[in-house]
Amino acid sequence: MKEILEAIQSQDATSQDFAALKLPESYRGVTVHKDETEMFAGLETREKDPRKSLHLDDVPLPELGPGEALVAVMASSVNYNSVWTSIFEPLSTFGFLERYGRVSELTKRHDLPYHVIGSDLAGVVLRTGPGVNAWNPGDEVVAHCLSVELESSDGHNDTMLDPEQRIWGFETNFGGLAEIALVKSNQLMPKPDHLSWEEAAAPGLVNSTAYRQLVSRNGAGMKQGDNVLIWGASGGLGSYATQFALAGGATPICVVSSPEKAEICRNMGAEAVIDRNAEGYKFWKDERTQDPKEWKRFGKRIREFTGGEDIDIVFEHPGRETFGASVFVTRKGGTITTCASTSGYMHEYDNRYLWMSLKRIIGSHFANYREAWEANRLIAKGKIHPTLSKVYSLEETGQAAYDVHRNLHQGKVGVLALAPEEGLGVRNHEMRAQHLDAINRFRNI
Ligand SMILES: C/C=C/C(=O)SCCNC(=O)CCNC(=O)[C@H](O)C(C)(C)COP(=O)(O)OP(=O)(O)OC[C@H]1O[C@@H](n2cnc3c(N)ncnc32)[C@H](O)[C@@H]1OP(=O)(O)O
Ligand SMILES: NC(=O)C1=CN([C@@H]2O[C@H](COP(=O)(O)OP(=O)(O)OC[C@H]3O[C@@H](n4cnc5c(N)ncnc54)[C@H](OP(=O)(O)O)[C@@H]3O)[C@@H](O)[C@H]2O)C=CC1
Repeated sequence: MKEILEAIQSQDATSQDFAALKLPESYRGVTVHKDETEMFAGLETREKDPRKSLHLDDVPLPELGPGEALVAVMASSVNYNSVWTSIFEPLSTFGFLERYGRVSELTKRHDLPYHVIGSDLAGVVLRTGPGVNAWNPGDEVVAHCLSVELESSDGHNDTMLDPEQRIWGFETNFGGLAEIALVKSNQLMPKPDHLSWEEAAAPGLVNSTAYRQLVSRNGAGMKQGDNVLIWGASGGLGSYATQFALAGGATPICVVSSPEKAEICRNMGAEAVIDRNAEGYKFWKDERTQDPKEWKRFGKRIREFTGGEDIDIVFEHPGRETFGASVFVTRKGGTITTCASTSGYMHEYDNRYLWMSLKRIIGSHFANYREAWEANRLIAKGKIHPTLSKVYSLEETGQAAYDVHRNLHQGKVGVLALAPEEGLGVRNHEMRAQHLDAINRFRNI
């Protein structure tokens, strides 16, 4: 591993030098263990502690297959899917690995008693498998997390529709929270060269997801002038949705839960910011009963910002807690686009407001190959910026996931893997200087 890191840091090692590097037999990766999936049985979701279930283990290097690449991971980031994995909700991810293991001889490798997790990385290609021509050892890359087989025509127009669609590092093994990761070469994209390793690793999953959900025609197809209601606007997904709204000429109406988070949204350029805590919205009277009066109070508050207009697009992900309000505040013919249900997946809303006002609900999940590429391109061009707030070491990933689980974080939380310190990996200093304030907007808040 030392030689790999030296080659990466030397900056003059050639592709041949990288190809000649001896690969280690094992590497360190953040794992959950199959024999611990019941460790939190009987506990409330909130009480399940990722620090107890996430381990840093030495695991054997997987065999490299056709169309695949082994990547030295310099940095990764924590996503909420890693939180779900660590608390074994809504399902243990070992069921996903077992199912994937049944697909072919090659996929059997993934079905192990441990799961190396993580769905983002920035790093350097070490080896490529047969049939990989576009990428070479030594290439500096990021990886998106869409894993597909594409043997069925169902996914040939939109790769997210492949029946064998999986999220790498969540529904497959050998993820990015590790010193080395195994990916399909189609997941690889050029690392934005004005960013450090940890900055480059931060946007991937959430940026791509927000791009499809909000901008792409497969999602809400946002246009100039749209009023976009963004829940958790300073969080992982929301911090990118806010940037897409602003960059695309729409008006974000940002919802957050503290003055610090409101300030972050204003720093991004948003003018309409609602602190849901300060304004005390209680959409549920009790566990079973919603309060339409509160939906209306929320809608009135939105109208104050918009000069009386209602919402064209709701960027939904909190789920049960907010979905009734989201459907209500959407304008006639508007769209509620949802990719998650953090607060509960059994949603309840008043359907009269949906059908009578011809609203649409769109389900969205990650991004297809092309959308992920386009989202990364916007980062590389400095049109959209990473929202990295805090960086942890691989050993501290449990704490990093705990912070995200408890909503103690801002934007994205990074993790250094092989990178010995923050700030390394920047190749285009001139471009970086142009965007430095925006890149650092979320740091140390
Ligand atoms: C990029 C980052 C993303 C995120 O962070 S997303 C947030 C984290 N992710 C999640 O929380 C999602 C976790 N996943 C799940 O909860 C589950 O993954 C799903 C609920 C999505 C699916 O559950 P499952 O058990 O995998 O699938 P089934 O469809 O419930 O059950 C499969 C069986 O049901 C049969 N079936 C499916 N559709 C139909 C139908 N229309 N009519 C009749 N049967 C159907 C199948 O054939 C199969 O059957 P047979 O078990 O016998 O093989
Ligand atoms: N399907 C897909 O492809 C993807 C799905 N996801 C899912 O989306 C969800 C959010 O992910 P991510 O943005 O990274 O997570 P974060 O925790 O970084 O951000 C979510 C934000 O949502 C807000 N929020 C949380 N709970 C509630 C609630 N009950 N009511 C209102 N607002 C709430 C919080 O902001 P505040 O407190 O400031 O209001 C929080 O910061 C997760 O469930 C994740 O699994 C994520 C990426 C891809």
